[in-house]
Amino acid sequence: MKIKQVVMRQLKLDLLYPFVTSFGKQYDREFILIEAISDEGISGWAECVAMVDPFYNEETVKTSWHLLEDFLIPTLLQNEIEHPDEISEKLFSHIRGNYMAKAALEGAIWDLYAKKQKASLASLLGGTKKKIDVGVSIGIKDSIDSTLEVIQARLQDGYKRFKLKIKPGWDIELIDKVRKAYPDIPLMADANSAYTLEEMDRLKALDDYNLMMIEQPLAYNDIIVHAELQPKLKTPICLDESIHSLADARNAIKLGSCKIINIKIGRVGGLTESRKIHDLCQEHGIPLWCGGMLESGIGRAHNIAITSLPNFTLPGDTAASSLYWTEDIIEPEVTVENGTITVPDAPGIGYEPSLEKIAKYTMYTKTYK
Ligand SMILES: O=C(O)CCC(=O)c1ccccc1C(=O)O
Ligand SMILES: [Mg+2]
Repeated sequence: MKIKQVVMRQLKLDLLYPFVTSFGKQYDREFILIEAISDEGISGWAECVAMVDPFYNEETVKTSWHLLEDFLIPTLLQNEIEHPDEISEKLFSHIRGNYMAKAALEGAIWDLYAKKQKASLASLLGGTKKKIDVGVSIGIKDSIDSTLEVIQARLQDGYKRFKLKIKPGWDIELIDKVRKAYPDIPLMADANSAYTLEEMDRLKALDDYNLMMIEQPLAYNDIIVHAELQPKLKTPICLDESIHSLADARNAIKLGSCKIINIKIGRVGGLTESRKIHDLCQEHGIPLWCGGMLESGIGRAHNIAITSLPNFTLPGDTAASSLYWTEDIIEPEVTVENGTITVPDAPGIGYEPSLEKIAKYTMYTKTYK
């Protein structure tokens, strides 16, 4: 497979509602869209999930652009590959870190490869599910009452799992009131590393509410502290920020740092690495779900494809396009019915990027040959 050219576009989409986490408030989503074009003129698409600020992880839109422009795209253009697995295993293996930048280019090649094979991306990755279960991630709100209103609306939409962002002070009372209002809903909390072991009392208090899991309570870069915490809680710990690779997943499982893992394709360097983590977790009885990074439809489509693998047994964060954007940049948009998304079987990502809508939200474009 020979790549003739790569187009990088920087887009900005306004969020319908600001998204607040323990690390900040976000009003819009700036991101890099990658289009890789083969010598026969087929386009593969993916998006880079790095944010403008280095608050979720260390990568940013600008660091990703730099890595893509100066290292990753030139390496890809100079080498011919037979299969997308070679990208992480050979082409990019000498470049450290920068997983979101690597995953973006690899993802575009996976879509292109699948389109060439006239197969869906989901099927080529080993996906078996025709429909995937989805949940929602609910940011920090001004009041508990407004959180309850959002839960009620999403419950009516059919979502299958409710994730609330928490931080010290926006935690025990919130979970208590939500549990009293909804004793049986599948409920979980995501701390985005807002706690330390000093706050054990708060974490212990959350242990009494039958949460499905608590996501990344402690430091983003410390699986040892999570291994200390997990045996002290009944609630399963799910790691997000701490897992960047197959090796990280293996270490976390060995140490007992978590009982569940959230896979984000960008955070682990791509679809090939995601599939390897999937297989390892399946062998060890560690359930998975697919996390979200406020993606446009293109990233959302990649998430749907990986979620079709059998060990993604828990509902993920890939909600409908209409919860994020006034209009999405793919056709059709991602829709949720009875809490499920139907995995498309059209070639590649299975949704058509709308060139017209993409142009409308593009701030900057550059082509590499
Ligand atoms: O709806 C989504 O895309 C997931 C939202 C979400 O929880 C999130 C959004 C941005 C950065 C980190 C996270 C997270 O899962 O920790
Ligand atoms: Mg998270």
